[in-house]
Amino acid sequence: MSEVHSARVELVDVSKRFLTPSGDVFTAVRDVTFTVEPGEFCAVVGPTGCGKSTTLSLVSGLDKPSEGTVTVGGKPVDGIADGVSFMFQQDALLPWKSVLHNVALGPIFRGVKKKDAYAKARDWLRRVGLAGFEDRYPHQLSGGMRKRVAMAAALINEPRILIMDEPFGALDVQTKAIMSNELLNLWEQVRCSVIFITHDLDEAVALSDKVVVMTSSPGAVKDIYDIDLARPRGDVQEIRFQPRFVELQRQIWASLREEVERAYATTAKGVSV
Ligand SMILES: Nc1ncnc2c1ncn2[C@@H]1O[C@H](COP(=O)(O)OP(=O)(O)OP(=O)(O)O)[C@@H](O)[C@H]1O
Repeated sequence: MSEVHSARVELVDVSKRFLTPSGDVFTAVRDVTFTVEPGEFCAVVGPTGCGKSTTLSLVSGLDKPSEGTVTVGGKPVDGIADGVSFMFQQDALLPWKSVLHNVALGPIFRGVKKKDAYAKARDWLRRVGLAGFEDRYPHQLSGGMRKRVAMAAALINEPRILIMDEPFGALDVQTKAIMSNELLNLWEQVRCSVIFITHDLDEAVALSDKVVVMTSSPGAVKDIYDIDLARPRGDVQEIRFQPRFVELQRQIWASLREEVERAYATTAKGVSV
Protein backbone atom coordinates (compact mmCIF):
# COMPACT_ATOMS: atom_id res chain seq x y z
CA MET A 1 0.00 0.00 0.00
CA SER A 2 1.46 3.33 -0.99
CA GLU A 3 1.91 5.93 1.70
CA VAL A 4 -0.82 8.53 1.96
CA HIS A 5 -0.19 11.97 3.42
CA SER A 6 -3.29 12.94 5.32
CA ALA A 7 -4.10 16.58 5.94
CA ARG A 8 -5.42 18.60 8.86
CA VAL A 9 -8.73 20.29 8.15
CA GLU A 10 -9.64 23.36 10.15
CA LEU A 11 -12.82 25.41 10.08
CA VAL A 12 -12.77 28.61 12.13
CA ASP A 13 -15.91 30.72 12.65
CA VAL A 14 -17.28 29.67 9.30
CA SER A 15 -20.64 31.01 8.17
CA LYS A 16 -22.40 30.53 4.86
CA ARG A 17 -25.27 32.65 3.63
CA PHE A 18 -27.32 32.13 0.49
CA LEU A 19 -29.60 34.49 -1.37
CA THR A 20 -33.04 32.90 -1.64
CA PRO A 21 -35.15 33.18 -4.82
CA SER A 22 -37.28 35.81 -3.03
CA GLY A 23 -34.16 37.90 -2.44
CA ASP A 24 -33.84 37.23 1.32
CA VAL A 25 -30.54 36.26 2.91
CA PHE A 26 -30.63 32.75 4.37
CA THR A 27 -27.94 31.64 6.82
CA ALA A 28 -27.22 27.95 6.25
CA VAL A 29 -24.30 27.55 8.68
CA ARG A 30 -23.18 29.90 11.43
CA ASP A 31 -19.84 30.28 13.23
CA VAL A 32 -18.79 26.68 12.64
CA THR A 33 -15.46 25.80 14.25
CA PHE A 34 -13.98 22.31 14.33
CA THR A 35 -10.81 20.51 13.36
CA VAL A 36 -10.13 17.16 11.76
CA GLU A 37 -6.60 16.06 12.65
CA PRO A 38 -4.44 14.33 10.03
CA GLY A 39 -5.63 10.74 9.69
CA GLU A 40 -8.65 11.30 11.87
CA PHE A 41 -12.10 9.90 11.04
CA CYS A 42 -14.66 12.58 11.83
CA ALA A 43 -18.42 12.13 11.51
CA VAL A 44 -20.82 15.05 11.30
CA VAL A 45 -24.41 14.47 12.41
CA GLY A 46 -27.34 16.85 12.61
CA PRO A 47 -30.99 17.17 11.64
CA THR A 48 -31.99 17.36 8.02
CA GLY A 49 -31.29 20.75 6.46
CA CYS A 50 -28.88 21.88 9.19
CA GLY A 51 -26.05 22.56 6.75
CA LYS A 52 -23.93 19.40 6.79
CA SER A 53 -23.55 19.20 3.00
CA THR A 54 -22.96 22.93 2.85
CA THR A 55 -20.13 22.54 5.36
CA LEU A 56 -18.58 19.79 3.21
CA SER A 57 -18.80 21.92 0.09
CA LEU A 58 -16.76 24.59 1.91
CA VAL A 59 -14.08 22.05 2.87
CA SER A 60 -13.91 20.60 -0.65
CA GLY A 61 -13.68 24.03 -2.24
CA LEU A 62 -16.92 23.62 -4.21
CA ASP A 63 -18.18 26.74 -2.45
CA LYS A 64 -16.69 29.61 -0.42
CA PRO A 65 -17.62 30.68 3.12
CA SER A 66 -19.32 34.05 3.58
CA GLU A 67 -17.23 34.49 6.72
CA GLY A 68 -14.48 32.60 8.50
CA THR A 69 -11.66 30.44 7.22
CA VAL A 70 -11.35 26.87 6.02
CA THR A 71 -7.84 25.47 5.76
CA VAL A 72 -6.61 22.12 4.49
CA GLY A 73 -3.04 21.19 5.37
CA GLY A 74 -2.54 24.74 6.70
CA LYS A 75 -3.55 26.39 3.40
CA PRO A 76 -6.78 28.30 2.91
CA VAL A 77 -9.15 26.42 0.60
CA ASP A 78 -9.40 28.23 -2.71
CA GLY A 79 -11.21 26.20 -5.35
CA ILE A 80 -11.28 22.42 -5.43
CA ALA A 81 -8.45 21.39 -3.15
CA ASP A 82 -5.78 19.00 -4.35
CA GLY A 83 -5.86 15.53 -2.83
CA VAL A 84 -9.55 15.44 -1.99
CA SER A 85 -11.70 12.44 -2.95
CA PHE A 86 -15.46 12.18 -2.61
CA MET A 87 -18.10 9.54 -2.05
CA PHE A 88 -21.79 10.39 -2.18
CA GLN A 89 -25.05 8.52 -1.67
CA GLN A 90 -25.43 8.42 -5.45
CA ASP A 91 -22.58 6.54 -7.09
CA ALA A 92 -20.55 8.86 -9.26
CA LEU A 93 -19.72 6.07 -11.74
CA LEU A 94 -19.85 6.52 -15.50
CA PRO A 95 -22.44 4.00 -16.77
CA TRP A 96 -20.81 3.63 -20.22
CA LYS A 97 -17.39 2.74 -18.78
CA SER A 98 -16.35 -0.64 -17.42
CA VAL A 99 -15.53 -1.05 -13.75
CA LEU A 100 -11.81 -1.07 -14.57
CA HIS A 101 -12.09 2.15 -16.61
CA ASN A 102 -14.12 3.82 -13.88
CA VAL A 103 -11.47 3.11 -11.25
CA ALA A 104 -8.57 4.02 -13.54
CA LEU A 105 -10.12 7.38 -14.51
CA GLY A 106 -8.65 9.38 -11.62
CA PRO A 107 -5.01 8.41 -12.22
CA ILE A 108 -5.45 8.80 -16.03
CA PHE A 109 -6.91 12.25 -15.45
CA ARG A 110 -3.85 13.12 -13.34
CA GLY A 111 -1.51 12.07 -16.16
CA VAL A 112 -0.55 8.53 -15.09
CA LYS A 113 0.20 6.31 -18.13
CA LYS A 114 -2.84 4.23 -19.07
CA LYS A 115 -1.01 0.93 -18.60
CA ASP A 116 0.06 1.90 -15.08
CA ALA A 117 -3.36 3.33 -14.24
CA TYR A 118 -5.07 0.08 -15.28
CA ALA A 119 -2.57 -1.99 -13.28
CA LYS A 120 -3.27 0.17 -10.23
CA ALA A 121 -7.03 -0.05 -10.82
CA ARG A 122 -6.80 -3.86 -10.99
CA ASP A 123 -4.94 -3.82 -7.68
CA TRP A 124 -7.59 -1.60 -6.05
CA LEU A 125 -10.40 -3.76 -7.40
CA ARG A 126 -8.69 -6.75 -5.83
CA ARG A 127 -8.43 -4.91 -2.50
CA VAL A 128 -12.17 -4.19 -2.51
CA GLY A 129 -12.96 -7.82 -3.37
CA LEU A 130 -13.88 -7.28 -7.01
CA ALA A 131 -11.13 -9.19 -8.81
CA GLY A 132 -12.78 -10.81 -11.84
CA PHE A 133 -15.36 -8.03 -12.25
CA GLU A 134 -13.10 -5.61 -14.14
CA ASP A 135 -15.02 -5.85 -17.42
CA ARG A 136 -18.49 -5.43 -15.95
CA TYR A 137 -20.46 -2.21 -16.31
CA PRO A 138 -21.96 -0.42 -13.29
CA HIS A 139 -25.56 -1.51 -14.12
CA GLN A 140 -24.40 -5.16 -13.99
CA LEU A 141 -23.40 -4.83 -10.32
CA SER A 142 -25.33 -4.89 -7.05
CA GLY A 143 -25.61 -1.70 -4.96
CA GLY A 144 -22.91 -2.97 -2.58
CA MET A 145 -20.59 -3.84 -5.46
CA ARG A 146 -21.04 -0.38 -6.97
CA LYS A 147 -20.07 1.08 -3.58
CA ARG A 148 -16.90 -1.01 -3.64
CA VAL A 149 -16.09 0.36 -7.07
CA ALA A 150 -16.76 3.90 -5.82
CA MET A 151 -14.49 3.24 -2.83
CA ALA A 152 -11.70 1.95 -5.07
CA ALA A 153 -12.18 4.96 -7.39
CA ALA A 154 -11.90 7.32 -4.40
CA LEU A 155 -8.91 5.66 -2.71
CA ILE A 156 -6.85 5.00 -5.86
CA ASN A 157 -6.20 8.76 -5.92
CA GLU A 158 -4.40 8.50 -2.57
CA PRO A 159 -6.43 11.38 -1.13
CA ARG A 160 -5.25 13.46 1.80
CA ILE A 161 -8.93 13.90 2.67
CA LEU A 162 -11.87 11.67 1.93
CA ILE A 163 -15.19 13.48 1.99
CA MET A 164 -18.19 11.19 2.37
CA ASP A 165 -21.76 12.45 2.24
CA GLU A 166 -24.06 9.62 3.38
CA PRO A 167 -22.15 7.18 1.17
CA PHE A 168 -24.07 4.12 2.38
CA GLY A 169 -27.41 5.88 2.95
CA ALA A 170 -29.19 4.03 0.13
CA LEU A 171 -28.02 0.53 1.09
CA ASP A 172 -29.96 -2.10 3.02
CA VAL A 173 -28.89 -2.63 6.63
CA GLN A 174 -26.78 -5.75 6.03
CA THR A 175 -24.96 -4.38 2.99
CA LYS A 176 -24.36 -1.14 4.85
CA ALA A 177 -22.70 -3.05 7.70
CA ILE A 178 -20.51 -4.98 5.27
CA MET A 179 -19.50 -1.79 3.46
CA SER A 180 -18.76 -0.04 6.77
CA ASN A 181 -16.42 -2.90 7.72
CA GLU A 182 -14.75 -2.70 4.29
CA LEU A 183 -14.34 1.05 4.61
CA LEU A 184 -12.77 0.76 8.07
CA ASN A 185 -10.45 -1.98 6.89
CA LEU A 186 -9.21 0.07 3.92
CA TRP A 187 -9.05 3.32 5.86
CA GLU A 188 -7.01 1.68 8.65
CA GLN A 189 -4.42 0.95 5.94
CA VAL A 190 -4.41 4.34 4.16
CA ARG A 191 -5.34 6.64 7.08
CA CYS A 192 -6.39 9.68 5.10
CA SER A 193 -8.44 12.23 7.03
CA VAL A 194 -12.14 11.51 6.66
CA ILE A 195 -15.19 13.73 7.04
CA PHE A 196 -18.27 11.55 7.02
CA ILE A 197 -21.83 12.83 7.02
CA THR A 198 -24.54 10.49 8.18
CA HIS A 199 -28.01 10.44 9.67
CA ASP A 200 -27.22 7.12 11.31
CA LEU A 201 -25.78 7.78 14.75
CA ASP A 202 -24.76 4.13 15.27
CA GLU A 203 -22.75 4.31 12.05
CA ALA A 204 -21.13 7.57 13.17
CA VAL A 205 -20.05 6.14 16.53
CA ALA A 206 -18.92 2.79 15.11
CA LEU A 207 -16.66 4.36 12.47
CA SER A 208 -15.34 7.60 13.92
CA ASP A 209 -12.70 9.05 16.19
CA LYS A 210 -14.80 12.16 16.65
CA VAL A 211 -18.48 13.03 16.21
CA VAL A 212 -19.53 16.63 15.58
CA VAL A 213 -23.19 17.33 16.43
CA MET A 214 -24.70 20.26 14.57
CA THR A 215 -27.69 22.30 15.70
CA SER A 216 -30.86 22.65 13.67
CA SER A 217 -30.80 25.37 11.03
CA PRO A 218 -28.80 27.57 10.93
CA GLY A 219 -26.22 24.88 11.58
CA ALA A 220 -23.71 25.59 14.30
CA VAL A 221 -21.50 23.16 16.21
CA LYS A 222 -23.42 22.04 19.27
CA ASP A 223 -21.13 19.39 20.74
CA ILE A 224 -18.02 17.46 19.78
CA TYR A 225 -17.51 13.94 21.18
CA ASP A 226 -14.29 11.93 21.17
CA ILE A 227 -15.00 8.29 20.41
CA ASP A 228 -12.50 6.43 22.55
CA LEU A 229 -13.32 2.92 21.28
CA ALA A 230 -10.19 0.89 20.49
CA ARG A 231 -8.97 0.39 16.92
CA PRO A 232 -9.09 -1.66 14.88
CA ARG A 233 -12.81 -1.58 15.58
CA GLY A 234 -13.62 -4.99 14.17
CA ASP A 235 -17.17 -5.77 13.11
CA VAL A 236 -19.43 -2.71 13.28
CA GLN A 237 -22.40 -4.96 14.08
CA GLU A 238 -20.57 -6.44 17.09
CA ILE A 239 -19.21 -3.16 18.44
CA ARG A 240 -22.78 -1.94 19.02
CA PHE A 241 -23.04 -4.30 21.99
CA GLN A 242 -19.99 -2.91 23.81
CA PRO A 243 -21.00 -0.98 26.96
CA ARG A 244 -18.84 2.02 25.98
CA PHE A 245 -20.50 2.16 22.56
CA VAL A 246 -23.94 2.14 24.16
CA GLU A 247 -22.88 4.88 26.60
CA LEU A 248 -21.49 7.13 23.85
CA GLN A 249 -24.47 6.50 21.61
CA ARG A 250 -26.86 7.50 24.43
CA GLN A 251 -24.94 10.68 25.26
CA ILE A 252 -24.74 11.82 21.66
CA TRP A 253 -28.35 10.93 20.93
CA ALA A 254 -29.47 13.08 23.88
CA SER A 255 -27.70 16.02 22.24
CA LEU A 256 -28.81 15.24 18.69
CA ARG A 257 -32.39 14.44 19.61
CA GLU A 258 -33.09 17.99 20.85
CA GLU A 259 -31.97 19.34 17.49
CA VAL A 260 -33.93 16.79 15.48
CA GLU A 261 -37.06 17.68 17.48
CA ARG A 262 -36.40 21.40 17.06
CA ALA A 263 -35.94 20.99 13.30
CA TYR A 264 -39.13 18.94 13.08
CA ALA A 265 -41.11 21.48 15.11
CA THR A 266 -39.88 24.28 12.83
CA THR A 267 -40.85 22.52 9.60
CA ALA A 268 -44.13 21.23 11.08
CA LYS A 269 -45.09 24.85 11.82
CA GLY A 270 -44.44 25.59 8.16
CA VAL A 271 -41.56 27.94 8.90
CA SER A 272 -39.48 28.20 5.77
CA VAL A 273 -35.86 27.18 6.24
N1 LIG B 1 -27.32 27.04 -3.11
C1 LIG B 1 -28.21 27.24 -2.16
N2 LIG B 1 -29.03 28.30 -2.19
C2 LIG B 1 -29.94 28.51 -1.20
N3 LIG B 1 -30.08 27.72 -0.13
C3 LIG B 1 -29.29 26.64 -0.05
C4 LIG B 1 -28.32 26.34 -1.05
N4 LIG B 1 -27.66 25.20 -0.69
C5 LIG B 1 -28.22 24.80 0.48
N5 LIG B 1 -29.20 25.67 0.86
C6 LIG B 1 -30.01 25.59 2.08
O1 LIG B 1 -29.13 25.47 3.16
C7 LIG B 1 -29.69 24.60 4.17
C8 LIG B 1 -28.69 23.53 4.50
O2 LIG B 1 -28.63 22.61 3.39
P1 LIG B 1 -27.67 21.33 3.43
O3 LIG B 1 -27.93 20.56 2.18
O4 LIG B 1 -26.30 21.78 3.71
O5 LIG B 1 -28.25 20.55 4.69
P2 LIG B 1 -27.97 19.08 5.20
O6 LIG B 1 -27.76 19.17 6.67
O7 LIG B 1 -26.89 18.47 4.40
O8 LIG B 1 -29.36 18.39 4.88
P3 LIG B 1 -29.73 16.84 4.69
O9 LIG B 1 -29.37 16.18 5.96
O10 LIG B 1 -31.22 16.85 4.49
O11 LIG B 1 -29.00 16.34 3.50
C9 LIG B 1 -31.00 24.08 3.59
O12 LIG B 1 -32.08 24.84 4.14
C10 LIG B 1 -30.88 24.33 2.11
O13 LIG B 1 -32.16 24.58 1.52
